[in-house]
Amino acid sequence: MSSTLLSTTTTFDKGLAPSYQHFKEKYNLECLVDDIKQHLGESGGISSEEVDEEYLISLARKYISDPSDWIEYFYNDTSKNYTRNAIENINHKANILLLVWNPGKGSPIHDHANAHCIMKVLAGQLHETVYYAPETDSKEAKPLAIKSANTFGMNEVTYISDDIGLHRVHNPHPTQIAVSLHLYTPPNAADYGYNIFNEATGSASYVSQAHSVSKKFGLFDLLGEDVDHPL
Ligand SMILES: N[C@@H](CS(=O)O)C(=O)O
Ligand SMILES: [Fe+2]
Repeated sequence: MSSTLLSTTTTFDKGLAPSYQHFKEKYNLECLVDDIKQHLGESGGISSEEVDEEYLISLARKYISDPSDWIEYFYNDTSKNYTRNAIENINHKANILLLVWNPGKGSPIHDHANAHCIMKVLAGQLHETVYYAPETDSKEAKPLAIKSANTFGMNEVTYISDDIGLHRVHNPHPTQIAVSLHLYTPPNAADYGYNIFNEATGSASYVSQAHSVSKKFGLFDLLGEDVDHPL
C-alpha cells in the first residue's frame, strides 16, 4: 500500500467527509489556477519576460481534465465556430479561458499579440496547423507556408508564441464538440487586439479585441469585434 493511500485511509478513519478526502487528493482546476496565480503574482510579481513558460506548461500537464471542474464555465454558442468562456483574469497578467469548439469548426489563422499561449485539450480532439509568419517587410502577396500540423487528444498540451509562428486550430470531429483550456500571458489579445491572416496572400487584418463571455458570473460581454471566420 502506498503512503498516500495509507494517509487517506487514516484521514477517512478519523471521520472526515469523503469530499474533503477528495479535495486533498486531487489536483483540480482550482489548484491549477492557484498555482498559475502564484507563479505570475496576483499583483506586482514577475514581468512577462520573467514568465517561465516551461513551468506553466508542466502545471497544465499535471491537471487531468474532469468535466465537473469546468462545467460551470461551459457555454456553447452553436451559431459560432467556437465560444471563448472567461475563467479568470489575473490582474492584467494573464487570461485563463475555456474554449468550446463546434464540430468541424475552428479559428482563423492568427498571431498571439506577443504573448505566451498554452492550450490543453479537455475533451475531444483539436488539430493545430502552425504557419511561418510572413516576412514583416514583404509587401508581396505570398501564401503562408505550413511549419507543422498535429492533432491533440484529451489532456495533451501545446504551446505557441509569435516566436514560433501563427496558427489555426480546429475541431476535426464531424459531430462532437471539443473543449480546451487556454492560458494567455500577458493577456495582450484581450487588452490590445491581435491579427488574423489570409492564408493565400499572407496579408494581416487587425482585430481590436478578443472578446469572451462569462456564464459563471452571468456576464455575456459582447464588446469587441466578433471575428468568427469559417475554415
Ligand atoms: N488563440 C485563439 C484560440 S486558438 O486558435 O488557439 C483564441 O484565443 O481565440
Ligand atoms: Fe491561438
